[in-house]
Amino acid sequence: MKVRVHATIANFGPGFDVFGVGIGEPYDELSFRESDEWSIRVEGFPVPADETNVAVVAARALARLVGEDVPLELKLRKGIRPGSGLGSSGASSLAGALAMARVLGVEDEGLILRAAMEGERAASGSAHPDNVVPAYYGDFTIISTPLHVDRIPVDFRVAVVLPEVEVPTREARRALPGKVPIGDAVSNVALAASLVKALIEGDMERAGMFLDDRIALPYRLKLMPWYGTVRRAAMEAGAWGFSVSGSGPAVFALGEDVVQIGKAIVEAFEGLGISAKAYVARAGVGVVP
Ligand SMILES: Nc1ncnc2c1ncn2[C@@H]1O[C@H](COP(=O)(O)OP(=O)(O)OP(=O)(O)O)[C@@H](O)[C@H]1O
Ligand SMILES: N[C@@H](CCO)C(=O)O
Repeated sequence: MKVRVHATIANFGPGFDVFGVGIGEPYDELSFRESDEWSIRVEGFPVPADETNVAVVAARALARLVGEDVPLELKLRKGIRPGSGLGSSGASSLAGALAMARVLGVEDEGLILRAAMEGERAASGSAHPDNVVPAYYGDFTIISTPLHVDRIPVDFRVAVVLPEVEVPTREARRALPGKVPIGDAVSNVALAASLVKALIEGDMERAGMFLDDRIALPYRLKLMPWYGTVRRAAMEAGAWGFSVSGSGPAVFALGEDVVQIGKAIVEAFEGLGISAKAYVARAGVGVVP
């Protein structure tokens, strides 16, 4: 048996730890079957092939939540680069939780998502839900605590560019301040509210106007010194809006011609001596059909 879990764009501009959306590529694939003992093999991008792999962590977490202990033999095709900002650890975590759910016949979405978030905690030190939840539903998701999910079905194309540099989520979270100025918090509320309205109306050009963020990104720019140059290139190529995906370094842009915008972003990275790969991804893709 096999599950496929796609990448996600978390934060989506002003929605730090709250907004996210599933995108069609890249993705992880996890093959699984019951066994006498735990094992995992990994192909593709290198991640630990042992019990610290977040797919194993999340699968075990689900078994524990329902009071079972069934070892699995797992094979992970790791298609989402770790440290990418594309929800790499979230995708593997959700895949592990889903594999165990299929084996044990668990259908409770809340339990599956809780187990997947344990994988996120193991990877980044924080059980943030804004990768695993959109990876599951695909939709644009709005998450409040304790876990409550609002979903906006979306279907749009987005330019996603992944540069050959790493920004570990753990480090990007350490860069955040304990408090933010009230004016910045107010700006983010306004941006987030207007973004949600534009998404509900399906007006992506307008959505692009509200992708700024005043509460997380400014503090992380020291980890992404190329940000201004790359953003300028995207906007000059006709982007309606641009931001960092999750904690970076992947970036994304909305626009009419996302192929051209993706090329312009790659060229801007290359101009700085950083190779990069562009994906033209479909937003709105998740595990749930
Ligand atoms: N199956 C796995 N997939 C990805 N990372 C894993 C996996 N198993 C363990 N890890 C570890 O988790 C860390 C990757 O976590 P990190 O949160 O930085 O990456 P990420 O998930 O790509 O980031 P983001 O959530 O911003 O997309 C690495 O140390 C990696 O070795
Ligand atoms: N919301 C998380 C996403 C990590 O991919 C963060 O920005 O740290």
